[in-house]
Amino acid sequence: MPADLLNAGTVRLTHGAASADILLFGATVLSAVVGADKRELLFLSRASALDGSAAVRGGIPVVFPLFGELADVPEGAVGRDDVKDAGRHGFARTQTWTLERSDDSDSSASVTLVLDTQKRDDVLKRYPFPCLLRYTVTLAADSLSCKLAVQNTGSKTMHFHALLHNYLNVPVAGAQISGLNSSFRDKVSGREEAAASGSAPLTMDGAETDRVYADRDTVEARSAAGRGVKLSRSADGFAQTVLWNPGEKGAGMKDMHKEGETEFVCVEPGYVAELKALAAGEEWVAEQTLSPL
Ligand SMILES: O=P(O)(O)OC[C@H]1O[C@@H](O)[C@H](O)[C@@H](O)[C@@H]1O
Repeated sequence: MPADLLNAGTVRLTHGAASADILLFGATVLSAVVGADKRELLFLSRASALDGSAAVRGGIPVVFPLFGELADVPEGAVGRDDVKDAGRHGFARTQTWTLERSDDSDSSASVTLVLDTQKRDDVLKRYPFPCLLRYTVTLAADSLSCKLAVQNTGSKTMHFHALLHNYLNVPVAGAQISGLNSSFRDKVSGREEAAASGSAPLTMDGAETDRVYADRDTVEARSAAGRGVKLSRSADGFAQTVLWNPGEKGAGMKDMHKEGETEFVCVEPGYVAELKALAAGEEWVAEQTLSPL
């Protein structure tokens, strides 16, 4: 079977030797093992709750309709009021999604999960804009793709951020990140930083890093040992890239196993520089593909 319901809460996709686990809670991809050498692309904290009591620390949480905190959105920004009660990183990562369908072909296996907020009174109280989120995860021999579609099923324009919070299985010390060459907003210092000259890879040093880049093309993250993960995009929706690692703050995170923060780099495609406006009846689509390097 290409898609098995392992228990009430987790779907396992398999395609040849490749496999991926997706938790219905948050539609969180927990694991993606691909390639001839069966490489795990994702980091998952061993201290993370997986029982629906909290967002998962690792894998690929889905961030929607607010990235970060309301305080990160400038006063007066268009659509700010729409997301005022959405909560940190929004509700999508803490709602249980519904399994809609699974598909199998010669080249891949996929599963589609949906979250229909019209059916969630608790969500509508926090974000009074009925919408249908459809998330398709496709596993191929050498890649994992995640496609997020947001359909405005209400009668007024809605505003949102959306982001896939990839915890890449790339040890942070000495990791080289290429493809992030634009200006960026540094959330640690609160400053806007100019683009670096040239296109040399950025080297991570393990210090806290939290940056929103304007880059929207392919990004590669390689460990000091040279292996890593490539992130590419095939639909237009994701217009920025976030680079995050908590550095020493990781030690204070209850859901992080000891020194877990040294084992990953988050490279997150998103639409987060402003709130996306989506008119009634319209759909917005974004897609990423992760593959081993
Ligand atoms: O701890 P959370 O809510 O999962 O957020 C983790 C991080 O997620 C990143 O995407 C943000 O840029 C950071 O600011 C944030 O700290």
